[in-house]
Amino acid sequence: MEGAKQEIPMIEKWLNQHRELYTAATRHPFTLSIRDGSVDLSAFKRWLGQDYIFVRAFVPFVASLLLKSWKESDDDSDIEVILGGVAALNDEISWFKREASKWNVLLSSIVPQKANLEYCRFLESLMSPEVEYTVAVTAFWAIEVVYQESYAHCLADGSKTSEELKKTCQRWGNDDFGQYCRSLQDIANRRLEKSPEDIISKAEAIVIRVLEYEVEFWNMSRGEN
Ligand SMILES: Cc1ncc(CN)c(N)n1
Repeated sequence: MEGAKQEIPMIEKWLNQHRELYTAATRHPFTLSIRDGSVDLSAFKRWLGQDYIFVRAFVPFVASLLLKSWKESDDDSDIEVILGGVAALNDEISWFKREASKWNVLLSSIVPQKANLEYCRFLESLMSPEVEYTVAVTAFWAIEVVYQESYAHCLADGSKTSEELKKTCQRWGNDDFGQYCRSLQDIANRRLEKSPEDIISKAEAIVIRVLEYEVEFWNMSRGEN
């Protein structure tokens, strides 16, 4: 339409403003080492065990998001997108158990490391009813997209990912998971567009925190903290 102002969606703006941090989370040396075939398998096993603990804590966060969506969303289809995330998590938990037994990782004896505990504590803070749906769904998008982008890159042109790790990368790097992340991004952008300044600032701060926690999580997997 002539003269109509085309606003850049909020998430795209943030991705430009925080490009360096986003790249640190989605092109981390840990996932880059999977992509170039040099990954240290003890680091991979550490990631596997720690991520299983994280994913278990992620389930109640997503449950709290479903509740917020049901109460606060202006669009019925949001809940279906989030429910798709619950289904993916259900598969993920079974996958972690199978994968752990394949790699001889004893899940029952994993002790959560500091970076993981802090990230799980942060997730718990987002479960509070005081955290608005817009803020929580934006956090959810950020958490999911880091894995999507990181693992899709391990499968993209020029990758030397070993056959035994390709399945792991496909779990988050597949096209359906990519589409699901775009749907979450659309929900977040739609909500942010209608939000007052204070909610927008809160959501931006949470996205930054998520990206920082994700970097710490990959660092921990490499045995760096
Ligand atoms: C730390 C972390 N971040 C994100 C995801 C993707 N659900 C995950 N499994 N673990």
